[in-house]
Amino acid sequence: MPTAVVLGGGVSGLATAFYLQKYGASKFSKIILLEATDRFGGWIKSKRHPDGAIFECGPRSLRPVGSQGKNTLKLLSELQLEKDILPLCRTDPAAKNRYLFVNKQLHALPNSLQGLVKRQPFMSHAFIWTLLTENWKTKSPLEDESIHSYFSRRLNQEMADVLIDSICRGIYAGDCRKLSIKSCFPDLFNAEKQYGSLTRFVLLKPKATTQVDDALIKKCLEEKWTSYSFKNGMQQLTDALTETCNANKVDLRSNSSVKSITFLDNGKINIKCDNDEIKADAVFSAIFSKDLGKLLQIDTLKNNLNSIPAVSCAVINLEYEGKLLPVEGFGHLSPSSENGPVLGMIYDSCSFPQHDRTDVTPSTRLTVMLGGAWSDSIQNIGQWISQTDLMSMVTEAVNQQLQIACHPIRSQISLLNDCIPQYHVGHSNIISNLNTYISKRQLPLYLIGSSYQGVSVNDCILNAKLAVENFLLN
Ligand SMILES: Cc1cc2nc3c(=O)[nH]c(=O)nc-3n(C[C@H](O)[C@H](O)[C@H](O)COP(=O)(O)OP(=O)(O)OC[C@H]3O[C@@H](n4cnc5c(N)ncnc54)[C@H](O)[C@@H]3O)c2cc1C
Ligand SMILES: C=Cc1c2[nH]c(c1C)Cc1[nH]c(c(CCC(=O)O)c1C)Cc1[nH]c(c(C)c1CCC(=O)O)Cc1[nH]c(c(C)c1C=C)C2
Repeated sequence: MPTAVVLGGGVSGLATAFYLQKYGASKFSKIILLEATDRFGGWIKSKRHPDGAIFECGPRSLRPVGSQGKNTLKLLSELQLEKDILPLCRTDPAAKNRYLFVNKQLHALPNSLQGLVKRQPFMSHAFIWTLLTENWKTKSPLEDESIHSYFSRRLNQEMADVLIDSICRGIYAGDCRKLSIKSCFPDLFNAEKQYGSLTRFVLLKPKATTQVDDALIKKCLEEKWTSYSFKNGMQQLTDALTETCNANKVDLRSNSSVKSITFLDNGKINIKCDNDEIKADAVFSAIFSKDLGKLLQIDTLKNNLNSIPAVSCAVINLEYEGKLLPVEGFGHLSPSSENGPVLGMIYDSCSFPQHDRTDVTPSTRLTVMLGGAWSDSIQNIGQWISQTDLMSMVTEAVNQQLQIACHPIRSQISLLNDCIPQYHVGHSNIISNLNTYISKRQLPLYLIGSSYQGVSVNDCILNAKLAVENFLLN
């Protein structure tokens, strides 16, 4: 009676279970998903208040771009979520406008040719000048380098210090001086290797022919979506996956923390949980790499899994009485040179006003994100700073950065430990060591989740699908 076990009930684990029941049901008589906590969804968590307001504790939007983005749209069609999508289209202010908080001031990032030609007050040259000279920069022979080093070479150090530094904080909550260009932005790394410059890559790369075999992808292209959420927030996606898996007899077990995994000589795998022991034929691990490292006894796997770090963040949702945002846009980021604890702020009410409370006067929802590569552990924040002091620090930052001086009417603090894995320079070697060990010994172990090949929700879903396809091919 072949059994597949999925470790972890975040979006990666749920998507794996979904694809296993969809494509692999004939290979397994049992598909079990083990989740340590009492809920499914992992970092995806949307808190809905009785008055309709939604606070996102983790991710708040998805991008419909690239093969990953298209794959998620297909999944949404399969889950019949089309009608619940809240798209942001190219001309919406929240899609067009992003800001940097630099030198104690908010600055709009250029979003037009005019903006590229005009010199920004926080840069010594207009963006267009840097972009035009990029084509003549020499190509690097390095096998990998930091994102900061790559952009210092290809653009200039100032761009790397301010713009690229901020973007890396807004995706990885990470330090671009440590993050790997090869693993974090593989398309840009390959573009230089293949075309010699980013300019030539943009001008010469063959135009991707999008195969539009899905009505939702067609709609997204026609309406020019740039990102989207759902009527009930991001958790609607993981709730729909959970429901579909339940309806298709996947055995979803919450409060089931896995304690050890042993590969037996007969090809089976012994999985010990709190109060249970399971014999499995294949294991799909969708938990953080270090958490998997703790469960295994094989040193090569343990050492490589343990060498992928992650950073912690504090996410503070705030709601204010009235419409108070001084600008319209997605939000702003601060470069690490600002030296403050704030990574950035998201103007939730501007992106998704549908998530504002509905039954009373207008309000403004904001999210402040803190920590990342600049704090050892957010749990330590809980030790050295009280929640009251943390709130004072955050409301002070909102006052300084957005001139919102009044007190929030509602707030929520989420301390997310080890929530974003960091792909440091050399990450690709770790991945290759893990893959080589697993394939040489033909271990029935599949590594998915945000620790390996992409941290976005789209990456997590596509990697889950590829792992299931890979398993079915063998
Ligand atoms: C603040 C924040 C903002 C983000 N914003 C965006 C965004 O806007 N867009 C975007 O695309 N992405 C965003 N991301 C990234 C994205 O949310 C995550 O990378 C993704 O949700 C990770 O999903 P996962 O299933 O791989 O891991 P997780 O969500 O970490 O799920 C792993 C699960 O495994 C369980 N588990 C752990 N150990 C065990 C064990 N021993 N036994 C059983 N279960 C175990 C955990 O309890 C957890 O539920 C954001 C992330 C954060 C933290
Ligand atoms: C703690 C700070 C974080 C903020 N967002 C994330 C973290 C860790 C995580 C995150 N944000 C995005 C992605 C997905 C990337 C993808 O490939 O789809 C992830 C994992 C989207 C995103 N958000 C911002 C940017 C520049 C991006 C990249 C793609 C895009 O241009 O849409 C901006 C942004 N993120 C944060 C803030 C405060 C912010 C402000 C403008 C927080």
